[in-house]
This record gives sequence, C-alpha cells and structure tokens, in this order.
Amino acid sequence: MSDRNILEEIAEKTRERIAKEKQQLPLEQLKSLAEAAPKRPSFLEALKKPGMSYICEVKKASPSKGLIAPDFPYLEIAKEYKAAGAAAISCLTEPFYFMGSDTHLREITEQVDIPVLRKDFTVDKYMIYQAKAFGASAVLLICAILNDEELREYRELAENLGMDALVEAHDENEVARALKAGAKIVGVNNRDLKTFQVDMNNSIRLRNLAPDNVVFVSESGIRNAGDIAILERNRVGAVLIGETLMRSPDKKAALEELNGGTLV
Ligand SMILES: O=C(O)c1ccccc1NCC(=O)[C@H](O)[C@H](O)COP(=O)(O)O
Repeated sequence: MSDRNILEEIAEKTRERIAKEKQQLPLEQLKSLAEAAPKRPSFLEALKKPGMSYICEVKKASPSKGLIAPDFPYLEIAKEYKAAGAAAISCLTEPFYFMGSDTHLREITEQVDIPVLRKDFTVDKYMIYQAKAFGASAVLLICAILNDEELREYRELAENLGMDALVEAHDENEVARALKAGAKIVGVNNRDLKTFQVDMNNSIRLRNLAPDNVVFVSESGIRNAGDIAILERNRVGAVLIGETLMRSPDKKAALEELNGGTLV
C-alpha cells in the first residue's frame, strides 16, 4: 500500500460515487423522499437498554478479509439477527470494497423492524438524506475522514431528520473530536485502518474518555464470550460485530454463545 491509507482511498471513491448518484437523483428530489420516509425505531434508545447491546453487521466482504460470505442471503441474515435478539443491524452499503448495496439497506429496513445503521463512508450531506430515504435509523460518521465542522453539521442533520449518528473514533484525539461535535453515540474501532491490526484493548483504553451519558460502542474484532465479558467489565455497553457472526451458520446460536446465554 502507498502512503495513502485505505480509508482515504474509500472516501475518495465514495465522493466519486455520490457525485454520479447526485446526477441521477438531484438533492431537492432526494430531500422530498427523505422527508416522506416513515419514522424508524430509535437506534440510540435501542442501545441504551440494560445489558450488552449487540449491533449485528450484514457484510459480504471487506478490504481486510476479502470475501467473507460468498452466499449472502442478506435479508434472511437480518431476520435471523432480529430473532436472535440483536438491538440493531449494521448494513454495509459501500459497493466497491464491501460489496454492499443501498438495495440491501432498503429491503432490510422494509422487512425487519429493529433499527438499522447505514454503514457507509459518509462524505457528503447527500448520503444522510439517502440514509433517511432508505429507512435507516442511523448513519456512521468517521472522525478520520471528516473535519470538525462536518462532524457537527452531519450529526445535526441526521438528528434533525430523526436519525442518530454513530461517531467513530480510533484514538484519544478522535474521541475528543467526536464529543466536541456533540456525539451521543461514540464508537471506537479496534481495527487500525492503516495496518488492519485489531486490538480490543483500544476501546477499553479509550472507554473512560466518554462520559456516562454517551453510549459507548466497541467495534471490530470481537470473537467470543471472553471478549464480551472483558468489555462488560470495562463498562462497554454496546458492541458492533461483523465477521464473527457472518461466518457463523447459526446466528442465534452464535449470539447466545457470545452473550453467555439467550438474548430474547
Ligand atoms: O474491515 C475492514 O477491512 C475495513 C477496512 C477499512 C475501513 C473499514 C473496515 N471495516 C469496517 C468496520 O468497521 C467493520 O466492518 C465492523 O467494525 C465490524 O468488524 P468485524 O467484527 O471485525 O467484522
């Protein structure tokens, strides 16, 4: 890899993609669709429920792992997550690096009535209106690809549209920026997106930087009940899990195993 990291590369590709989508559906028309979209269940409230909250990811592929799920019945997977007691679903919509799609998001939000996070690389307000129009309850805002003004503006726009924002950080400085932007939900990614190394201690180390009225999410590399127990001991209230669940043939059994017992 060159000096440019994968995140910058994905962000640039996303800007190009969204520029094309804007030509197909101008912002004013998209705004009308977003405003007409029905209210969706609250992502924030779902994560605030007592006990560990599981955000279960629907993900076909990723830059670090390549193809994860050659057979990808995304709707069935989302329904299984709900039946297993997931608090929310994270649906990748980025097409080039994750093989995601807006269609996956639309169909899941139409047929599964728990909150769905649009997991994409938000680089333009247009994507926040899209998320609302496609039925999402929340958007992802990544500190590493947005400046302070964008972080605040995008979070406010998401909230004004009735959604929440999961503001993702990787280090102390980014957690501080997320909080300064008014984040109500801060996610710390355990994956270093420059090296792809995963270290769960990253979210544990940064946990105490977020006050108790902010929902704290540990993201990436969570594999087993031992990991969940360590996170719980460190006052982490929510986890975002992709690969471990995607590779499990029985999602309910996998979630129960992670949780050390049934969730529903
Ligand atoms: O996963 C990657 O390779 C990746 C690369 C560049 C940007 C983002 C990336 N992942 C997105 C995620 O944050 C994960 O899908 C999510 O946290 C779940 O992680 P995991 O449980 O390890 O699948």
